[in-house]
Amino acid sequence: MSSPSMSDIHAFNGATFDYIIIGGGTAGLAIANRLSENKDINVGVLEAGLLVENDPLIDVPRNLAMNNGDPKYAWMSSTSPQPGAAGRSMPVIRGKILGGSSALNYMGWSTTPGRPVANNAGGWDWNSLLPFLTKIEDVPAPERDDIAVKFSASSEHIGRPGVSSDIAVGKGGPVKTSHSVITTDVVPPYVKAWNAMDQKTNANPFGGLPNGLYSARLSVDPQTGKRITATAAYYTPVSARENLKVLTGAQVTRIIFKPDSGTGKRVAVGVEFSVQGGGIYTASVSKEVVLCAGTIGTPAILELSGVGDKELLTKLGIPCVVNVPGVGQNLHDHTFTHAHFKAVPGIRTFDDLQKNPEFRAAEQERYNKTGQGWFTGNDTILIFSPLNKLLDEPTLSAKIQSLEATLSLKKNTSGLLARQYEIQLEWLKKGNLPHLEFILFSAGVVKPDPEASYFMLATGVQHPFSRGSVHIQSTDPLQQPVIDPCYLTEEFDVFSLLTGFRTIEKLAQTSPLKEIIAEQVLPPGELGDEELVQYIRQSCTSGSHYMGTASMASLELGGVVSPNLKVHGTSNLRVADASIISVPVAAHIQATVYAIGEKAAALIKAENGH
Ligand SMILES: Cc1cc2nc3c(=O)[nH]c(=O)nc-3n(C[C@H](O)[C@H](O)[C@H](O)COP(=O)(O)OP(=O)(O)OC[C@H]3O[C@@H](n4cnc5c(N)ncnc54)[C@H](O)[C@@H]3O)c2cc1C
Repeated sequence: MSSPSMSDIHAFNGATFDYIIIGGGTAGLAIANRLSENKDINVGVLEAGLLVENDPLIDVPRNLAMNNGDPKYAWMSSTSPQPGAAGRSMPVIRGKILGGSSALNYMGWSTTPGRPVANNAGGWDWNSLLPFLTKIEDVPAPERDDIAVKFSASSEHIGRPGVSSDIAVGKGGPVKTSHSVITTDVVPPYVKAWNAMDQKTNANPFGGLPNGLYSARLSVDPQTGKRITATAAYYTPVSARENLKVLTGAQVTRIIFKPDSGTGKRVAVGVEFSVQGGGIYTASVSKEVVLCAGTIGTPAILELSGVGDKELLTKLGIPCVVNVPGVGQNLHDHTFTHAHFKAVPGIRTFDDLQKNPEFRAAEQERYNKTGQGWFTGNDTILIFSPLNKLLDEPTLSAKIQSLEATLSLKKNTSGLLARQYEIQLEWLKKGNLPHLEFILFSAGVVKPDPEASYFMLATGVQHPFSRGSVHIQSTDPLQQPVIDPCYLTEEFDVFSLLTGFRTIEKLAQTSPLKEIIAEQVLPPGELGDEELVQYIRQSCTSGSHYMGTASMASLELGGVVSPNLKVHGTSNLRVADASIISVPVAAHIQATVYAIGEKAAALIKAENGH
């Protein structure tokens, strides 16, 4: 046991906590930290994964993705076969480790664009989240190393009128962030080609509108060069607290409720958990249970506990404790397609770390000694664009009209979905929010020639119309739920990716980027629309930004939690993680999830008077 707060089964089993947090991930650890600031409050955290420390597959930024398919760090889950993605069953990457997905993600740090994370729910608009977004982060010198600004002829503050970059940037928060100072040879021509295609450099991307080109920060400590996980930011610094207990390797199997005769609501009184797949144990709670098991884990625990769609629960033989039909519905994610390029000789990309052993050895030594250099590097140039910047007006209007017709024909559209479609259609028509994101990966994913350097250009739908679900398939809590994101089942999402791909093709023909491209290796050659759609379906990937399965909206509309994060029909069970985000967010979502955690802790403290 590495610190006083690391608990063992004997200390946890049968104990009573003021608060039990299920899931020691991105949001869960932020909440555990804030609630245990008051030493009179006992907080217990149950995490299915283990504490992994001093591990290069987590700490070293350039090792990104190397831990994604390893059960030491990840739940080894996958989707059900996806008809919209050529029938493929696709990996679902999510952390099973203390720190959750913050220990597996690509470290990109971009904040919520200026709109609510839920259907205009009170208290969850951009202005309300901003104090929490800035509370989380530490930004040493926001613009000093901004490579987007450095390589652009000019930059503009495109954010909300009146919001300066200083207001939207935090100082002294637990998550240290930094700009990647390493630039591959692809970055300068890439930035310039986008500028030439009229995507302006946005010098204020954190000011509520990320449109244009900008350099995201990374959740990487600029001094040590190490990734900052939720564990590093929120747990390690307070691990000596006596009133904080963390049990790892403990998978929660059920929340235990009793009826509250006064309100008719259900009261959470404890949780059951299984340790390393072994026996079932229990812990009790006197104040609240906070469910932070992520977009896949949270609905599964709710259903196992009898909170969900009564019909589904009855079929599985689970007594329905509270009928909340929206549990597990409304799953959405950013879906990406990619084009792969071979660079002309002499262009240095991250492939050089693989193909040049001397360079690798020198950089490894530099990183080990100083925490600087190519092992801290990552691609951070992002472009967020509304569709009306990429398409002519008649084409877009005709597509939106046919989308509207399709959506209104849908017979089974629930209240929540109908409301979201209304909101998303409004965004499309107004054309001021980003619909597509473009990302550069300066390393080969497809590398036919081991001596050459490659790069990949990706585009992803930010406000998809496709919606899926996560539901348990049996009463066995250790069996993975059925994860069905229904990728690309709405034709408009396919059209969006097609538009993004055609934009990438234009970019690749634009100077100075075109001068560094030797050839497009995948898909090979020019494809007609039909063939390209086939390619997109066969090769699209998840953005690993799963959201929405415990959406914030009223029960009547099909939501799961209210704006104070309480699960409908319960008096002391809250959800605080990515699952509450009801409408897709056009951003990489870790900062938003941390902010949800911070805001949840503030709400809980305020309501309970501590
Ligand atoms: C590969 C990848 C790349 C990404 N890249 C980026 C990026 O570059 N930038 C960005 O902003 N975002 C990125 N994201 C997204 C972001 O990291 C996640 O959306 C965010 O971390 C989710 O936080 P969470 O608190 O909702 O869930 P998590 O952090 O996943 O936490 C959930 C925790 O609950 C635990 N748990 C689940 N079920 C149980 C149970 N029954 N009992 C006990 N514990 C349980 C899990 O083990 C986990 O630790 C990426 C995600 C992935 C997976």
